[in-house]
Amino acid sequence: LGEGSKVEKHFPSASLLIPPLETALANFSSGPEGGVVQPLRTVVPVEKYNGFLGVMPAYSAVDDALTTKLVTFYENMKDTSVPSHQATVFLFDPRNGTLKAVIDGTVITAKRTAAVSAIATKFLKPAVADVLCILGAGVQAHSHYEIFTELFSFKEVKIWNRSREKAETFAQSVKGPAQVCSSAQEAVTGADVIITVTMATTPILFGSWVKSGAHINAVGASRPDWRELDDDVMRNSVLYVDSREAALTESGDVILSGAEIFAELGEVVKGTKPALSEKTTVFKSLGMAIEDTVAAKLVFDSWSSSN
Ligand SMILES: NC(=O)C1=CN([C@@H]2O[C@H](COP(=O)(O)OP(=O)(O)OC[C@H]3O[C@@H](n4cnc5c(N)ncnc54)[C@H](OP(=O)(O)O)[C@@H]3O)[C@@H](O)[C@H]2O)C=CC1
Repeated sequence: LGEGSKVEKHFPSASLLIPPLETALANFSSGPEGGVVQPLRTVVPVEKYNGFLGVMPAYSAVDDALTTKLVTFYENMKDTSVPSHQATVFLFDPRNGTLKAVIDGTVITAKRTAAVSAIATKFLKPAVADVLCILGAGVQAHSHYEIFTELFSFKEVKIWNRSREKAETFAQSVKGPAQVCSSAQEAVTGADVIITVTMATTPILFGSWVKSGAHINAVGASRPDWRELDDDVMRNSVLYVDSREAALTESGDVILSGAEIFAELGEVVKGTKPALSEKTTVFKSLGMAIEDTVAAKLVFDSWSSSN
């Protein structure tokens, strides 16, 4: 399963992926009795080339699945054919430690991240959510567009990207609605759900633009000194995260704004913390190894049953 096209072929539909992902999020937020073992990822900066190598291991007792993902992300890939994020997932037999599969992790990373944002949105979006805004037009923008237009009924989708040309290519490539905006402010104005999926290191989303009661999925800015959201958004929204520990270690938006974390998404899924969907909400996603474990196992099971 070393090729993205094979993973694409065996990747589960949203209806097959979301229930086990929700279970994994809930189990992660249940502490040791949840049966999820997931240490904080190790990140090795490669300063000379503006790159990073991340190592993301996890075990899920419920899924009986053991994986580690190796992921690299490089900032300056804009004018090359090399994707900014490249990943491989290693799936082990948890009974004896034998390596069972090496799986392309790029498709898994793109799709599982979007699926988790969709879960957050299901709980946290306002009752009426007609307008979706996506800031960014890369790999994650595509995977988010795909699942969000499949699962929700947005009447309008507004896209902004740093380079307008790429936003236009994006709008032409998708099957549903997509309106390219000239500025991030124009795209955000009036949006009920906002997704930030950029490699920005300074804020691109400002609180003064955001409609009261909107829900924001903040997916980029995965380093402690990187930002996508300004202090105004962070401090005046109810803040949900995938992992408190990761958010307080890795997220510049959380650390530098000093915003208080209200809950982990898994606590909302379990019902131990409320989804305050009538308020303006932010889901700060950093991505968790357990999400890769769940997705990789489903891909492997589908591939095994067809071979
Ligand atoms: N939370 C999670 O689980 C995960 C998060 N991510 C994060 O999501 C983000 C997007 O990843 P991905 O789609 O794979 O990356 P891509 O390289 O495919 O796309 C990057 C996007 O960011 C834009 N961009 C780059 N630099 C800036 C900047 N300084 N200001 C504004 N926009 C900028 C690019 O615009 P342009 O076209 O002009 O270059 C492009 O739209 C990254 O931050 C990544 O780390 C990724 C995987 C998992």
